[in-house]
Amino acid sequence: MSGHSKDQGGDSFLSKRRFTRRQVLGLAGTFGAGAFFGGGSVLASESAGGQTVEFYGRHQAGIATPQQDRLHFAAFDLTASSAGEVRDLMREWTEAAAWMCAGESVGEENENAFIPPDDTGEAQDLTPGRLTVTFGFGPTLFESDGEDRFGLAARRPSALREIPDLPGDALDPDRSGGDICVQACADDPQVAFHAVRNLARIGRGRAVLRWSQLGFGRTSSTSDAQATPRNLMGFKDGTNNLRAEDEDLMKRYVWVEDPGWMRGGTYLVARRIRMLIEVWDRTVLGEQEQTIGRHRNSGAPLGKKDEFDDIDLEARGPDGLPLTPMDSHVRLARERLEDERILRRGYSFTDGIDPRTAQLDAGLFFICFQRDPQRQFVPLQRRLGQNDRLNEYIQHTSSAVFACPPGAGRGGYVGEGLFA
Ligand SMILES: C=CC1=C(C)c2cc3[nH]c(cc4nc(cc5[nH]c(cc1n2)c(C)c5CCC(=O)O)C(CCC(=O)O)=C4C)c(C)c3C=C
Ligand SMILES: [Fe+2]
Repeated sequence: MSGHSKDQGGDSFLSKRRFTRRQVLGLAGTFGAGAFFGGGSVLASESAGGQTVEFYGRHQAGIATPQQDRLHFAAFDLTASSAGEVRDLMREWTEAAAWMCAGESVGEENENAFIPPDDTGEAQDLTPGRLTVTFGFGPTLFESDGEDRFGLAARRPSALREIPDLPGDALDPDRSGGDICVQACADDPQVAFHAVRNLARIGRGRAVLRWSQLGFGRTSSTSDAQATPRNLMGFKDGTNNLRAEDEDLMKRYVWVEDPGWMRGGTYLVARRIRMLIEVWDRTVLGEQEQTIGRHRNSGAPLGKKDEFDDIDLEARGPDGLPLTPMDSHVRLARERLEDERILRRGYSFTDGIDPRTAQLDAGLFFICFQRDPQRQFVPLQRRLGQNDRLNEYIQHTSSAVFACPPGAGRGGYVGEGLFA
């Protein structure tokens, strides 16, 4: 990453910077022509070198973008005292995020030995790593403990409601909720970390970190071009996910179409799901496959050969029992598929060991996007929480929901419709 010096003339968006990480590394790519507002698919907005994803556009990047390998997710609480301060913060965050996604440093290049540098520096010399930064607003931005903190309560979209208590929840409140979320995804963990760190620095005095989660190893495919990855249980995860290329399904299930400031946006639900890995590892393969409802090696439906073979939920084995057990994860997850489809975009995580048991504290940081969590995620997870055989091996330990506004156009900022 490179910066620009304070003594450089010119205030224009590009003239300030001398060079970029893309150029330093010989990866200079052109931004896709369709990247700007209204133009083409998100896939088309990747740079020719494949190292940058356009920040500006009709939708925020990091949702339909082919999923990167690493995640740094952060939830902030606001300490700002007025809507104006929050609006200014979103302006500054937007500009900084756009620069970082383009492989640029944040702020002015600093050659003054007596003040701290603007950019924290750890992404210097790294490629942009397809960084995307996605912002979301939590229900508490609009109302917290019955208080309309910023005069925004009347502007809360009806789909943005706290996720209710769900069966089997073992949530840690210190790792749940938040006024604003930042989802930073990149192929390099240090690039994703750098993004969150610099936004936190810019937000000082107005926003404090409430909780954060690192993730590695994507657990979904969000594009036809991507192979299906495996989660920490060893199973292919994301086979029947929504794909960005399927614009009709994305319209139907992901992007908000109603008029208002959320048009072109979506809703993010995050759940930290701990896997009881030691128990799973002692479970025989047949039981693991009956639990998920697919074969482990191929990812195929039970009784089938290929990962993408159709699932026949009516099929029965020689014993007369359903081939895909009634309490298997996949059967329950697709019971009301027509109404409840979601775009899954999760990551594996490990946070060391649980000191009480010396067992691995690892699992799936589940992230999904949808038009309405109350109609999609909530009924789906309620059913899974009640009946899923997988519940013997997992525990939901944190929960959060955020309204992700549409993308910003150049010169604008994320969430400007809310503050207009
Ligand atoms: C509320 C939604 C879901 C949660 C939470 C969830 C957790 C979870 N899932 C796996 C592993 C797999 N899930 C698979 C499919 C699948 N899962 C959900 C939803 C939730 N999963 C859906 C909607 C689907 C698709 C169902 C379908 O249409 O067939 C699969 C199979 C492969 C695939 O299609 O992705 C696996 C494997 C784990 C381990 C987990 C919690 C830790
Ligand atoms: Fe699942």
